[in-house]
Amino acid sequence: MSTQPLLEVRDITKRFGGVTALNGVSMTLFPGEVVALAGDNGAGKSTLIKTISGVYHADMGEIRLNGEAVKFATPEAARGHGIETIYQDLALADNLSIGANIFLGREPMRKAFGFLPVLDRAKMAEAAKETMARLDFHVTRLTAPVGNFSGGQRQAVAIGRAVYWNAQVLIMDEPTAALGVPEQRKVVSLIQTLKAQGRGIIFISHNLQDIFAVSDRIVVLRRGTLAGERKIAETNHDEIVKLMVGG
Ligand SMILES: Nc1ncnc2c1ncn2[C@@H]1O[C@H](COP(=O)(O)OP(=O)(O)OP(=O)(O)O)[C@@H](O)[C@H]1O
Repeated sequence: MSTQPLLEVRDITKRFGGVTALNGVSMTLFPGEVVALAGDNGAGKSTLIKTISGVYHADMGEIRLNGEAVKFATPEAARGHGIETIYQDLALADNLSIGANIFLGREPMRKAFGFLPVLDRAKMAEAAKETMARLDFHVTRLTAPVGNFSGGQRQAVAIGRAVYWNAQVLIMDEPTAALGVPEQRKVVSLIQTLKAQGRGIIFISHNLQDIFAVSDRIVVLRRGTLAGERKIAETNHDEIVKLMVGG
């Protein structure tokens, strides 16, 4: 594994009025690494991922990407630097195809009759085919609206969009929640594919089984502070639960 972290979060503090949601939290993420974020409700997991991805701005602390200090004014700025976040709602347009979802808001155009700008549907379809193949994810109906897909397939489309736009850091909020067991396995396998491609993955999960199946490390937050950090190979469920609840 590389010695330079892809992402470094140093001493981040974030307050909302009188509430300190994060208090001096630090973590690192290496290329090809999967780090799980765990913690009870209100521990600060969402605030941390939103601070990394430009939704919130830290009151104190620093974020470094490939060794350089970065400050993202907006989620778009974070995306421009290869940090893509996939929230639980997946932000897909159900009535559109995979290709159209990949390009949502950034549609490719071509000129018909040499001058008339029209949607480049061929490029969108080709991108959909290539991207899903890169994820080793086979969908038979590339042109079907994604609203017809299963939960796991929809998750794959959201991941595909991030991959198409060259995400180096993928942040996923509960990617396996609300999925049946076979679908959870597919998502776990997708995460393994992303890892093998050298991307860094941070994911929030309440499911310790999934965390242990897919992560290299686990970062546990408790009431806005770092309760502990463990390599998955050197810990177990009991220890993680104790870190989560404290005492
Ligand atoms: N926009 C906000 N305004 C005020 N307080 C907030 C805001 N967002 C989060 N908080 C507070 O910050 C703390 C951390 O919340 P956060 O949502 O980050 O926790 P979490 O670990 O993601 O919890 P959950 O598992 O329930 O999603 C909580 O006390 C929460 O009430």
